[in-house]
Amino acid sequence: MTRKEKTFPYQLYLVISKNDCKNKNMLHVAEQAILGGVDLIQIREKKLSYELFLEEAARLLEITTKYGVPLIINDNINIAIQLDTAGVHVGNNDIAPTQIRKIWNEPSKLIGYSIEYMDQLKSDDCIVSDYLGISPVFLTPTKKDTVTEWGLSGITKIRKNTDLPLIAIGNIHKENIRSVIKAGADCIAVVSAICSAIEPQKAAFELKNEILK
Ligand SMILES: Cc1ncc(COP(=O)(O)OP(=O)(O)O)c(N)n1
Ligand SMILES: Cc1nc(C(=O)O)sc1CCOP(=O)(O)O
Ligand SMILES: [Mg+2]
Repeated sequence: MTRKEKTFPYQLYLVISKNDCKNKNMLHVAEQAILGGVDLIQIREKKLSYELFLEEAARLLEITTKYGVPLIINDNINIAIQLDTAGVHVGNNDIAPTQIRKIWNEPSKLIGYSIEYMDQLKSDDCIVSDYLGISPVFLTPTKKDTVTEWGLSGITKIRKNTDLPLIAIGNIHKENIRSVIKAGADCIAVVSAICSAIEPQKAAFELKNEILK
């Protein structure tokens, strides 16, 4: 399967971890988010051991499978392979997309790749990826080790230089989501706007409605 044969019909992307859900149950938040309109989920656990990450991802996979929502694993290609998830998301400090294609020989699997520098757009890693994360659109307390705050003008600039689906991430919420879509993003990824919401289902529904306006 070539990238051209793959579609990317996802518009609202939840990136989730136990920690980001604070006192709420992560699996419940994920299920509520799906019911509210999230159509792609990434599990991102930066501090768990392999075994605990695997266990948590397996539980989440049961829920995402029930609803037909693809699950993406952050960083850890071995967990993605072991659980046969829909794909993996990596950045500049992780295993490169070209390497992933060599060890995970399943063309249908989705690879997401974070863009922190314009030069990356010319790389083979982009060629083998299925979507690009605009990393970040706005500075966010959820992830502080970022390089370039792209802003809305950055989205437009990246849009002009690639046909790949663009996922905007970083401090996106109900009030600014429309402007991010207008600037050229295909899909919006959020952590806090859903994980920190009192009612995650309602929050997801409102975000999705803004995207579809
Ligand atoms: C959709 C999406 N975009 C960007 C990122 C960031 O990935 P990365 O740069 O590898 O940073 P960490 O998430 O590993 O801290 C992402 N996870 N998802
Ligand atoms: C997981 C992640 N990656 C980012 C990047 O810039 O690559 S920003 C981020 C966290 C986004 O969280 P929130 O929606 O709470 O701002
Ligand atoms: Mg990473």
